[in-house]
Amino acid sequence: MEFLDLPPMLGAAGSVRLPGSKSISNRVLLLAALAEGETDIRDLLLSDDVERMLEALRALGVDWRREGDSLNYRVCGVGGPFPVKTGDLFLGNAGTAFRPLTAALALSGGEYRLSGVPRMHERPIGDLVDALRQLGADITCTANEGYPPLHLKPATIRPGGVVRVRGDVSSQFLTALLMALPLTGVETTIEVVGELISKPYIRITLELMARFGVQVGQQGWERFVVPGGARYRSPGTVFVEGDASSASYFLAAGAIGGGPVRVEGVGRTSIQGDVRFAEALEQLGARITLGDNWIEAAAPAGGVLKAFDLDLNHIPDAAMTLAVAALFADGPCRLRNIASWRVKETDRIAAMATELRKLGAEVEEGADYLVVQRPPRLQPAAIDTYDDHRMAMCFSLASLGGCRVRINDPKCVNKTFPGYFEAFAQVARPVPVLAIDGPSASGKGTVAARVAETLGWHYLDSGSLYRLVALAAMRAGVAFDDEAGVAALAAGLPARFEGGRVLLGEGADRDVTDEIRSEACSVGASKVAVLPAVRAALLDRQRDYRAAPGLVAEGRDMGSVIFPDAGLKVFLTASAEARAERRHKQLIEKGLAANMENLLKDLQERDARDAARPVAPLVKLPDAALLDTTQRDVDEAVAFVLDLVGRGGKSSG
Ligand SMILES: Nc1ncnc2c1ncn2[C@@H]1O[C@H](COP(=O)(O)OP(=O)(O)O)[C@@H](O)[C@H]1O
Ligand SMILES: Nc1ccn([C@H]2C[C@H](O)[C@@H](COP(=O)(O)OP(=O)(O)O)O2)c(=O)n1
Repeated sequence: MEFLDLPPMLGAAGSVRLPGSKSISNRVLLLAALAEGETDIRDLLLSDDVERMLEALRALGVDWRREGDSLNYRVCGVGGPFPVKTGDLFLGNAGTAFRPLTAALALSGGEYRLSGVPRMHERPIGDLVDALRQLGADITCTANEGYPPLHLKPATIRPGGVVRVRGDVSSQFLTALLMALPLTGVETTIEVVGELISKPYIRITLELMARFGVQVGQQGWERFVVPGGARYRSPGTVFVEGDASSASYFLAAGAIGGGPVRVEGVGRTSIQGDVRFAEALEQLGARITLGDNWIEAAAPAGGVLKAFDLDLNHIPDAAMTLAVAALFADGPCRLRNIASWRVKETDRIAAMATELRKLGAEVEEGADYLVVQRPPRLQPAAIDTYDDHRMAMCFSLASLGGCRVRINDPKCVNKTFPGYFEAFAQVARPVPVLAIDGPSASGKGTVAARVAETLGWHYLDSGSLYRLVALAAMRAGVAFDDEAGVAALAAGLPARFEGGRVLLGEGADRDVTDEIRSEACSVGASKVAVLPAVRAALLDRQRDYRAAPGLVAEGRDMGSVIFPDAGLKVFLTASAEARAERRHKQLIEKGLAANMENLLKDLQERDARDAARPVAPLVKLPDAALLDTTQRDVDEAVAFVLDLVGRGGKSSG
């Protein structure tokens, strides 16, 4: 499966231009298609769900075109029911296309088949089908009663009177009826049965219908009257607001990661209910500022979000973001009245609970609620996304908790926000890594340790891990070429770094600080390092060294394999003779036996093995700054690297 690894983040700040709202895009497309006249739609969302709607409209005889590569579309309305009277429409997992098209087609007097991805066939539509049948529509659920796929046949529609529709499973059923009923030309009253959920989405529907010339009468949230003789008329140009649900991830990033983070495209004047996510964040202590067309969020003055207990029925989609924000709150957080999560792209209550637990949270899951209690420290996790765009986007925020997060199947964001991870990278600041790679005795350890101390960053001497594995193998009597045996040792390596000492195991011989520097360990390290299973076993252990405020990591593959996204990379080298001389001096000073001739030979053999091995060979990367220390002393080398850090990784020449 494809995945995306997000590094631990230091914080988030900056600004993001939001893609168009999915809810508005698909509603406006349908209204423009049914209307008289041409509609210019600006800033339409480009995503899978909108593609499904555009394809369906074209198949139904609606002429539309895109202006070049822009986000501007012109739709030629058909001024009534769809002209094409037969069709077989595939609508993916797009609820905002499936439900309204079902209603509009049921009243269009043709024969249509509507289907989607397997998950779409598990999402209920029975309440809408029941309502349309009251009007005389002939609809068959071809697999399971109450679920897609659907087969619609021509039928005598008996409009007028009262149609009853349930409002407590999905508000999209009411939206679909409201948008389709003007096709009948007869005044019809809709009565909502059960407590209407997600009311703000109905407000979007009514607002957009009004822009297209149809004013719906409203008595509370129980009765809606679609007037007789109503016809949709193009308002000319419609601007699609930025997606307020998509805004939630960035606003939460600002609230968790310091901020401020600004989203552009929604604001005070938005018609989308999810802008009220900002109010929810404010209740968590975040500092929110609103403009007409932007919203900004920053962390609470005290830095930490407050625990919450909120009814989130009015913002079901954005509420998912709060479930992940709960990982950053100062106590247990309760999300209430979210039963509709169970019939979305996936069972979002179950999915959220499962994935939050992977990060170490304690989660209580109810029929319509979640309680989330953060762990003392988030633990790195691979997050499954269940083909649900919002799962992927929400969990990117966990990387602000200082731990690595792997997002499986990241492309599921294409449903509503194809550029999500690029936008996230625009505001989230990874914990910086300075990767220093180079051959033996080039000075990596000396330079890296000094630079780390000066910067106050963490330090990873990756070579010592391979040396420890070699020593553990020798002690356990495992041959250096026994890949599985050595890898098993590497996976459970009982090594610790304490107060400048290197410890292996618990025995009397546990202090191995000097022993791992012996030539036997040097040669052994270079031999076990060629084994792919050994390298794989040490991968996560090395990545876990990346922590705020930064990491200096030295070895052979720091820049190429372990931290390929490091913003600072150095290739440190010196002539083989200079390096052999340094190593000789080093060993003698430590009171260890050394022979210059053997050292040079060993070093050249090791250079060759490290550079020629098929996995993670030592190479000078194109984006690494070259530092040859044959003619430079340690101070000069350290100064060179610090200067590079000061320039943000750009070599001066
Ligand atoms: N630029 C340099 N000039 C002279 N000696 C150096 C230089 N860099 C490192 N040394 C010395 O060389 C020896 C090997 O350096 P070390 O940092 O252990 O290399 P590596 O980690 O690349 O194997 C140490 O004794 C160190 O003090
Ligand atoms: N990131 C790394 C670090 C070290 N190794 C291997 C290659 C080296 O021969 C051994 C020992 O590395 P170390 O950096 O301690 O060796 P030197 O001090 O440079 O001689 O481990 C590696 O394959 N990948």
